[in-house]
Amino acid sequence: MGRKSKKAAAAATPAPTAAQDIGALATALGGKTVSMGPGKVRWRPSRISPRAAARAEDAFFLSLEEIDDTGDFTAEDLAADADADTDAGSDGDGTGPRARKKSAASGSHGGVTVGGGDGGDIEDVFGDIDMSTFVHIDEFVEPEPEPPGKKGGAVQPAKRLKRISAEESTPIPRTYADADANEDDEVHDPAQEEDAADADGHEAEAGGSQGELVVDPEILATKVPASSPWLALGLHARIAQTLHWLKFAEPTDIQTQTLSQALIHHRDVIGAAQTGSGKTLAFGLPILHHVAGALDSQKDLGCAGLIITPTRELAVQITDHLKKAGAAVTRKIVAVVGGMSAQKQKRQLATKPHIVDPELQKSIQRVKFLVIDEADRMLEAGHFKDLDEILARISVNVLPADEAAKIKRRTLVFSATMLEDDGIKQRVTAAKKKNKGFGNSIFGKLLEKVNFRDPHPVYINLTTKSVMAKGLLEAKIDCLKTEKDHMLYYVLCRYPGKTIVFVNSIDAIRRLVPILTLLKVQVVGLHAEMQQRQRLKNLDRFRATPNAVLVASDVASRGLDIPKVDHVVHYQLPRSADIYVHRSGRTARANNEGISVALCSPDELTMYKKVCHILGKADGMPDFPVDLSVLTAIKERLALAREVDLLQHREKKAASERDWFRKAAEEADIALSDDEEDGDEGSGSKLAALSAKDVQKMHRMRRELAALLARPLIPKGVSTKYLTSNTVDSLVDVLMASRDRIMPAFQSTSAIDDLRGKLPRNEDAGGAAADAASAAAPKQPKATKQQKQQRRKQMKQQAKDDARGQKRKQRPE
Ligand SMILES: Nc1ncnc2c1ncn2[C@@H]1O[C@H](COP(=O)(O)OP(=O)(O)OP(=O)(O)O)[C@@H](O)[C@H]1O
Repeated sequence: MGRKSKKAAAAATPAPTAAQDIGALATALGGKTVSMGPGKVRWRPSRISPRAAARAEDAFFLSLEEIDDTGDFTAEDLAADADADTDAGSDGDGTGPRARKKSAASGSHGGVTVGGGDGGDIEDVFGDIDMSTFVHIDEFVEPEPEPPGKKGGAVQPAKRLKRISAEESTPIPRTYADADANEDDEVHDPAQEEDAADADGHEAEAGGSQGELVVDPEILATKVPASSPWLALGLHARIAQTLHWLKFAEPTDIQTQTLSQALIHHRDVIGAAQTGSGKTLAFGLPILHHVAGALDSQKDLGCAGLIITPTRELAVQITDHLKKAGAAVTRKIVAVVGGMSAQKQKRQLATKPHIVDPELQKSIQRVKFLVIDEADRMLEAGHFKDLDEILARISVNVLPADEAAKIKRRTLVFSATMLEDDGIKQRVTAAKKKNKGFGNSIFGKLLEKVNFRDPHPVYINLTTKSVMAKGLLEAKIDCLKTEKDHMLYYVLCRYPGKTIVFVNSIDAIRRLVPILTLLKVQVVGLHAEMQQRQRLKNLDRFRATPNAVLVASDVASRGLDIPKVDHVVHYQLPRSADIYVHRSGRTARANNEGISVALCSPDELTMYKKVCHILGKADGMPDFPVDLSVLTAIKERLALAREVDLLQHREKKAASERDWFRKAAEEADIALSDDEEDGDEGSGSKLAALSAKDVQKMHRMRRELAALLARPLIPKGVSTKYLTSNTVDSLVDVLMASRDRIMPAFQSTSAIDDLRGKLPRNEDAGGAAADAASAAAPKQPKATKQQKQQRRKQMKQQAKDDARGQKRKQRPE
């Protein structure tokens, strides 16, 4: 049947039972009141159209987005709800079996009333409904913790249930847009329904043995050249087609080598390759290939692969990446991570996904592929304490021998930093020769723990020449500890671009983010103590905002693949060379260029030398060009921003402490004096608010800062005093035309160009490009002899102070 006639037929077909069922449920639930937690909520009928419901076949979408808090809750309400519910179960006006079942099962709960007075769960709400034909709830918006300063500290009832989408096992989405809508949004777009009808036409071609999977027509229309290197590696044709559709015309080196070992020779692989070199697909494609083959031959798959990653963000990212590459094979790839709804994850696991990316997930015993990503990190003492347990649980040794023999598990262990230091290569070779164990190093232990089935796992190491990505330029800025903020702000202003700033402590993130925000930098933070939801949200914001800055702890140093990160700044040097490699690897990914700048203070010199030594940088790193002439202006801004931040912080802290105090006093039935209530400064209370003088000061400084930020950063010696004078028309034009650029007095060269301009000519590494860039780069004003001497003196003094500080810390109290 042609596409048009199919559409016409679809339009003419009366809505199937699902639509009626929707009507039933909407009637049953619409306007119902349920108790959740200490309060009660009311939800509204579904706003879904019957047409959309018809399309959804045996699944349907019920939007519970808006749920009203209905205030107090009485026993009469309960009874009324129970009655109404029973009514809804009648077969009258379009009500169907689900509503009947719900009503019948509601029993003593009084219809949909669940959870009692102390904390219901959405699962309980739907516990009585036939879940097999119903929906699964994607996300239950948990109540935010009560903000300080709000009356009453008790946890409020959940007021919003966010999304409900089709059950995982129900029809595979018609299009990818549809798929995303299912996952991310409750709005059902008619345009998507049209797409859905289009995609229908291809279902038979694409579905294969899965029957249900509908592949994007664009993938199906993608031509794969007979000479495709993917096909030459024996990769399943549908995956090869998807990769060409993704514009991955050929595999990267690590992919070629891993696929040839894993697909052709069926070997276990230990792989090391530079950051951003495509390791995810190197270990992911063998799993997808296996899934595709099994589905073709209608084999029961179970859970095909388990990929263990050190961070939640990485698990989510790998899932997305493999979902894209496996779009023509399966969508049953799920991330199981901490900090998210355990219920949802349980439900997803119950759908028997083909691939799982857990952070800490247990009991997936019969996986065909086991992958340990960022393996060296996993091994770090005390970091991943559940790894042992997971490995023990999934070890085939715990299964009966005949079953264990059937599981021909492939094990793939990857990282960018399996540095030669570990002597892994020698150990694997030695083990090969003597058929011995892997020795006693940490790495050796991992290899033994992992229980490779292959007695001789293949070691692919593409980091022998350089562990750093090809397009990465590295540099350092020598500065005092107290100057790091200035240097950071200089880099951010002078070279706008997507930048990740790595710091060594969460406190540093908490300090830098508000200050940079006051300085109007588009900045977000990321660290392990943030709520998971906030972590993912901040990452999304960083991804979506041009020239955004992410200030992150090392939770972001490994694996994160954020396109177009221009710069990485090491605000502090990391504590080991491998972290330096991973941090720097967030830029210059997939053969792109990028720059990594380390801010290096005197107390970090030892670490700096160690990093250079391990990474074979005999000459150290080049100096990043900094024009010191703008430092005065930068210092002025930062000083103001810090003071404003300090006052703001004091004000906030005092307000939240006062609230806490007030609440505690209320609970203990203690009367507070007026002074204590108001937190008057004169009261001498620790909870004192800012004095009137301080408030005035804060406002004044905010205004000053705003005025400074409205002006461009001008190098010392360039005056803006006479900008309106006719005599400097051209300068005015330059400045005004580039009001958006913060440093108009500089040419807009990139950090890479400027650094290349400084680097000695290197014939092998794009010497001609460096020469050209050098010619184009602006001449940076040189520091005078006197300035240099003064700086050296300052740095020596700082080094002495730091050493003294260290000694003092080490002395026993
Ligand atoms: N064959 C390919 N052709 C083009 N781009 C590719 C190919 N394979 C992967 N990529 C892209 O390269 C980028 C980096 O891939 P990936 O995240 O797998 O790197 P990685 O080696 O795992 O890095 P890290 O060590 O930092 O974890 C991704 O954006 C991915 O889409």
